[in-house]
Amino acid sequence: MSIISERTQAPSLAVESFAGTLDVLSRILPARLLKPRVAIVCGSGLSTLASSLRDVVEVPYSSLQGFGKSTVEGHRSALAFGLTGEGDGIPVVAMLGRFHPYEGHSLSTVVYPIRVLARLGVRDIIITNAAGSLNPNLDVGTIVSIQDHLALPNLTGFHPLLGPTRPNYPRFLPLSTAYSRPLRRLVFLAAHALRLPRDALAEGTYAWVSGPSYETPAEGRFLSAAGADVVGMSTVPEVLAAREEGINVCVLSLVTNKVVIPEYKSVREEVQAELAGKAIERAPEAEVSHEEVLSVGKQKAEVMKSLVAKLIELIAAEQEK
Ligand SMILES: O=P(O)(O)O[C@@H]1C[C@H](O)[C@@H](CO)O1
Ligand code: HPA
Repeated sequence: MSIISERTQAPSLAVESFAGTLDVLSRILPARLLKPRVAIVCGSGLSTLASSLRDVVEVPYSSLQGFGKSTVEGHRSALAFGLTGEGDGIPVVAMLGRFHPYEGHSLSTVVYPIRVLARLGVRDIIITNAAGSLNPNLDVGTIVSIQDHLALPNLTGFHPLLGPTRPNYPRFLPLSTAYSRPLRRLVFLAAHALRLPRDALAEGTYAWVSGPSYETPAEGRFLSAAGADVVGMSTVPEVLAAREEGINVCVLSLVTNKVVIPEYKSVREEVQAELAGKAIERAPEAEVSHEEVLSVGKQKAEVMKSLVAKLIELIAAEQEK
């Protein structure tokens, strides 16, 4: 299906059967969980972010009209509703897995859960992802608070907000303040409260690529030269839908690998040296894998979890002001 036909079909309008989804949730959930104040989207290998919630009710995506199925390892197909924090607790909802366009999901399916969260009353969302580092200063294991994005698919016509003008939605969504500065401030305050080392948390720009291949070295150089610090295959469509719905957005990327950007060593010179009987210094070759991505997610699960839990506490305190 061409990009044009997908967008003009406007499947977003076809799947927006919110009433059915909300009806199922209102029948399953106790009243104290039905109005989550904060939402979390769990990235690859990060579904344990929801394990700090208590009184959890999990709702499988298969029971929710309009939801797809997460088919990528490290993603679960369920919403988890629960409480965090002291006392009565703060109601939170977590997407334990997300949908990526490369799985074959339409962009409208990818963002549908975000629109449902908005209708449940979510005002602030913490979107997480696993990402590759394009910036030599960002090592594996660093958490990056995203301040901006670079989305080549959006700039070239693959955009989740394409479609007919709808009442009560902005036709032209501004994105200069898409990544909430107040929430980004709270991220650093949360890290401070947890006494995380200074280099555990950085700020940067996320490049969205469609995947599912990882970047070639030339693509890595290109994205880096264009100003991106990390690269991944998700998040941006969710950010756009959340902003369109009026939700404040915070994005945390976990650096799971370095994007391989080797210095090219001439094979011709290598062969010439070999033929001349000279010692050869071979350039090391490296490849990234999803297993590596998941393994770093596992190693960093605890720190991500405590950062997100503290951030939710701070967000809830701000909401009460
Ligand atoms: O869902 P996220 O963005 O966390 O997952 C990343 C991007 C690809 O889906 C996958 C590649 O390893 O991890
Ligand atoms: N590139 C794109 N997406 C990713 C990467 C990467 O290197 N690592 C995790 N998700």
